[in-house]
Amino acid sequence: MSAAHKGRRGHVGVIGGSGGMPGAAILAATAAMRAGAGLATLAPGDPELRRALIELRPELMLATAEQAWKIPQAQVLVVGPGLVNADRSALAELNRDDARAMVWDASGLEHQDAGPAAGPRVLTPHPGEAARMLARLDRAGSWDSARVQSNRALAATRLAELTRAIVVLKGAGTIVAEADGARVRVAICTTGGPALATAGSGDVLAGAIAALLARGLEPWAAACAGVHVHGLAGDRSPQNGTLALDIADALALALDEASTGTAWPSGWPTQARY
Ligand SMILES: NC(=O)C1=CN([C@@H]2O[C@H](COP(=O)(O)OP(=O)(O)OC[C@H]3O[C@@H](n4cnc5c(N)ncnc54)[C@H](OP(=O)(O)O)[C@@H]3O)[C@@H](O)[C@H]2O)[C@@H](O)CC1
Ligand SMILES: Nc1ncnc2c1ncn2[C@@H]1O[C@H](COP(=O)(O)OP(=O)(O)O)[C@@H](O)[C@H]1O
Repeated sequence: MSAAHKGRRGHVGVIGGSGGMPGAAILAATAAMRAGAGLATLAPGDPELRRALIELRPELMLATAEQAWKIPQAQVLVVGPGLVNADRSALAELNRDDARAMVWDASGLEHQDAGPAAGPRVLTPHPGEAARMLARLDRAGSWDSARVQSNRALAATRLAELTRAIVVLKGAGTIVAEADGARVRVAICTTGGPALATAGSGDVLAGAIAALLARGLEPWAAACAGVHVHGLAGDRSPQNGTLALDIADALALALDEASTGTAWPSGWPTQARY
């Protein structure tokens, strides 16, 4: 009999969901639980929102205002979905000094500098965000989203070199890239399609990758597997009218499907589909 209990399935904290975009953080936290994290904590500042959130998703836990920029009880953080009015120095400190694994997404990416950071980082930019990061960090080239899209593998690898993070460049054929000294790895996702093109779908991906990190996958495997199951969840959903929350809900079965017959997580994911 499995000895799993919620405390052994990992705890994901989500920093974001402020200023009119609470949904982004709720989606990331829900996706983390659907991808198998045992616990998920959010830190919404607004008291009305805290009340509403508990009615909507009683599974989620709430951090106090003092814990908001750190969520110390979590093992892995998602930083950025729906994040506005960020505390810049708190985020810089988090990145520089905190050794926990983290997924940085959306507005959080504006606060990522050239690496290395204190611990494993997975960055999940869409092409617009990747172009903005490259324009800021790459002194050797001028970047815009057309250039990113015209050579996606190069853009992802360059961003990985600059930040020393694993970079997930989203969009059709999502690319995962790592550039660690002389070793460069690039993977291209073969799952996912237009069902994923819906508001908040990227927030769901960030939560899924964080859950796999919290469950003990290495960062590269967590990034590849998270992208794969997120795409699979989209493939198993209606191609029109799917909502981001539907994709989050579909993650649980997608994970079962992707891991069937293997000793998950140690024997999974295979790299066969990348
Ligand atoms: N319910 C909620 O609370 C939700 C909250 N959300 C939160 O909103 C915040 C802002 O995030 P955002 O992505 O909407 O705005 P932004 O970074 O300015 O990007 C737009 C620019 O990028 C480009 N671009 C994008 N995708 C591209 C692609 N595949 N391929 C190519 N280009 C692409 C696009 O270029 P265009 O195609 O228009 O030329 C455009 O210029 C963020 O914190 C997020 O978490 C959302 O998650 C939604 C649900
Ligand atoms: N046509 C498509 N084919 C495959 N994946 C897609 C497609 N359109 C969007 N996606 C995926 O949907 C997600 C959208 O994320 P993002 O652009 O951050 O949106 P949001 O900010 O609304 O969450 C990414 O994982 C992206 O790869």
